[in-house]
Amino acid sequence: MSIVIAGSGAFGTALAIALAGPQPVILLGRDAGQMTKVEQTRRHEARLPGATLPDGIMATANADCLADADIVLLAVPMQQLGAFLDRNAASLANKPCVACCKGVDLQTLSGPVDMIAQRLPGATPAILTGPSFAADIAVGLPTALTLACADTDAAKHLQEALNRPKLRLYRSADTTGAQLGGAVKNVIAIAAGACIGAELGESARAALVTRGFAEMQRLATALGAETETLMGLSGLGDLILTCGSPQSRNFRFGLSIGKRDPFDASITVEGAATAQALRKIAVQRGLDLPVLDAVNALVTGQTEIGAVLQSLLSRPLKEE
Ligand SMILES: NC(=O)c1ccc[n+]([C@@H]2O[C@H](COP(=O)([O-])OP(=O)(O)OC[C@H]3O[C@@H](n4cnc5c(N)ncnc54)[C@H](O)[C@@H]3O)[C@@H](O)[C@H]2O)c1
Ligand SMILES: O=P(O)(O)OC[C@H](O)CO
Repeated sequence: MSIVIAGSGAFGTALAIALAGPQPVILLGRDAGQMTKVEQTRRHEARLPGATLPDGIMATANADCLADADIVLLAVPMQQLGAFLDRNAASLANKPCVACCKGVDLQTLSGPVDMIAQRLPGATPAILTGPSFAADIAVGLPTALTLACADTDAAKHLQEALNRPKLRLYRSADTTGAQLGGAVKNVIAIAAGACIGAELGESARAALVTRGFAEMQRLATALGAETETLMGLSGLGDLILTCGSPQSRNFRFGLSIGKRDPFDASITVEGAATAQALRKIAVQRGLDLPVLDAVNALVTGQTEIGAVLQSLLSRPLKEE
């Protein structure tokens, strides 16, 4: 069984560390110099400082390895996924392709599973998602994730092939719910961070996250997701983790907005582009999503934190 993880960022590297052992794992990056260094030093200080790569991982920038893979995990950022799939379509054509990214593509308004299905009609699209910080996985802390795949037999096979003692996988057939939970929670985490950054308090954050969760359910069920999926690891579970921890980059990005501080643009913040994509979907579908809309307005610079707060608090009174 050959597993290739495409995308040698923090998450791809952490997954490689967790999965290597019973069989070798190939970690595929795009920078040949960096991958040679990772292969030789057994460390990836740029993306996952402090972690050591076990012997079972081979790091490479040679995408030829995709052709021989039995399972491909796609850990490139969401806005780069389409280009990666197009570039490697011939190698990926008939394989199980497991998205490990979270978001909605701004160009096509597709989530990662739908994007794999659209661009690789012969592949088996799946997603691995849920509450998981790369740094936790890399040091072997226990983590539970959702493995969603519409094909039941393929889902069982992937669950068995990717489950590990410290990486517990729960199976689901609801790829729509799994991909939307992971996408929306990042946007709500930006709102939660902004709330704390603007010193509005923990009570306000709890209210915002709860109302944001209602929006996640409204949006995702309108697009065909099952409510149970959103109540699970890929929805509520990841929302709790990301909105409550400064380890989250989306939360920290929100903090910087709330404090009116600059933020390092090189840091991956999936919720920023996804907020814009979700706004387009909401307009198309006529959905009322005030928290998600507010984050879109903030990240696109249409408004600032004080005005957002005023607008959220002055909405008409309604039933919960
Ligand atoms: N870091 C985490 O804790 C974590 C946990 C769960 C899920 N994720 C998800 O994993 C995905 C990747 O996040 P990350 O934390 O690894 O990001 P990262 O910023 O650490 O790394 C991103 C990696 O993608 C590579 N990349 C960028 N464009 C590429 C392209 N066109 N082709 C190939 N590679 C490309 C970069 O070189 C980099 O190695 C995101 O969708 C994120 O939401 C991250
Ligand atoms: O650092 P973030 O905000 O990208 O979150 C990482 C993971 O998605 C948490 O499950």
